[in-house]
Amino acid sequence: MAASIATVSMQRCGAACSTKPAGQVLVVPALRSAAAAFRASPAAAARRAAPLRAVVAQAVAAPAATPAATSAKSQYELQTLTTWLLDLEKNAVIDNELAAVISSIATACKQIGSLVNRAGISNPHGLAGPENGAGRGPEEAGRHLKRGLRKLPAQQWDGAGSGAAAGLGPGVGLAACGRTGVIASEEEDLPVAVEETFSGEYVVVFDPLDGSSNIDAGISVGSIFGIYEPSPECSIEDMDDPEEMMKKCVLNVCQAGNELLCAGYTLYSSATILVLTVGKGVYGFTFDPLIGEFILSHPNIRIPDKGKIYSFNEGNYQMWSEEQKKYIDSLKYPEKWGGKPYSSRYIGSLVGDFHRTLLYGGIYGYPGDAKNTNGKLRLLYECAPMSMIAEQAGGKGSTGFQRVLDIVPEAVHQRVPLFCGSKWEVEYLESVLQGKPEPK
Ligand SMILES: O=C(COP(=O)(O)O)[C@@H](O)[C@H](O)[C@H](O)COP(=O)(O)O
Repeated sequence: MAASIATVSMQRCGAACSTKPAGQVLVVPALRSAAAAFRASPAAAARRAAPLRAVVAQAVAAPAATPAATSAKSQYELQTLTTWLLDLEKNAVIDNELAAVISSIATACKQIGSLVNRAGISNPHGLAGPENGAGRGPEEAGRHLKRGLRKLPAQQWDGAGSGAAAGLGPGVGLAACGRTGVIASEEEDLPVAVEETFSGEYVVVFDPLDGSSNIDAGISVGSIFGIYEPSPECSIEDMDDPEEMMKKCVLNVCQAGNELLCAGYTLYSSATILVLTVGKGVYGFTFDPLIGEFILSHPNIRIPDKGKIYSFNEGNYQMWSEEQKKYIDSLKYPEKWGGKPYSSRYIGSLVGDFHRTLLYGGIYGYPGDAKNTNGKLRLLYECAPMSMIAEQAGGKGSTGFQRVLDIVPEAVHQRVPLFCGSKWEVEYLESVLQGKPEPK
């Protein structure tokens, strides 16, 4: 972390030191042409010089900023993810172990973002892959995340990101935090225990590349993650029996969302945006490729209480329950909503649909239907992290009948219906599904 702060400081100094005082650049050529004009016609030149004198006076009093000077100034006011995490540590909101895990995930997301941005160039078949719909995108993204969370022994290290060149010794990954005990990915059948850790045994769950079927069309995709403390009765240290160890890993992972220490996602879109919560509000950081840092761009995000956008896959309408159909139908009657019905927006990429809902308000939903009674989204990797973020921003995350964060998973890939977004909108949906009066 210290290294990245030093890098930013040097860039700031570089920009500021190479900038000439702006006034000279603007005013000197103008003075020259004024002097030439005075020589040709002193009276007319004096009249024309009046506004010029004002310009000169202004420039001397406060030199106008060149673009370089402006960016040097605004960089001093920026907060990076690194400094934000350091502030949280200083104020005892999180400890440095958790900060290290978050920082490693952020680094992996930078790598995934670059993979997504280059998808059409570096891989002619696209990240969705020629083999199957799921493709190699999620696999590669998952590899970056796992690499960031583990500390692999030298012989297992594949060289990428190795710290050997930086004098840290072989096998020490620059981005590898080594604070993780158990990792569970949406792309893998079972959670895995991490062979070696420096310290800390955090349990990290993630969906490495959600919405990956959209990649080849250049549509937004994202990574979603959650961080838990290990379950107290499930230590996996010094366990020789692999079967027993696997059971303990599963128990460590199957924790209710209300136990999450941190939840977040990274959206890979027109910008790469990391949104996260450690239980004290929701913060968004936009990746600045010029300095390679996530910059705090959305402090303390609050989801509007109401919003006129719904985001559902209405192609499933015929398979929905009567109550679910009634709810969606009700959004389309202009007279019920003051003359204008709700707008429908659906990307089919949870992170993009959720991010829009978080910023603009409204509701995102993936209900159960006749074919998939619990919907399509996974509790651990999608519904719980998104619900924590929604709640921390003042919204809600519900199955329609239950708070998502209260559900203790019974299986690592359990699915639940998800409705999340603005508080009033989720409560209105619950009222229709449960046959109760509308919220106030
Ligand atoms: O699961 C998702 C995408 O799946 P994918 O990674 O593309 O296989 C979510 O991001 C979507 O929001 C949603 O589940 C899409 O489901 P459909 O609308 O395609 O059924």
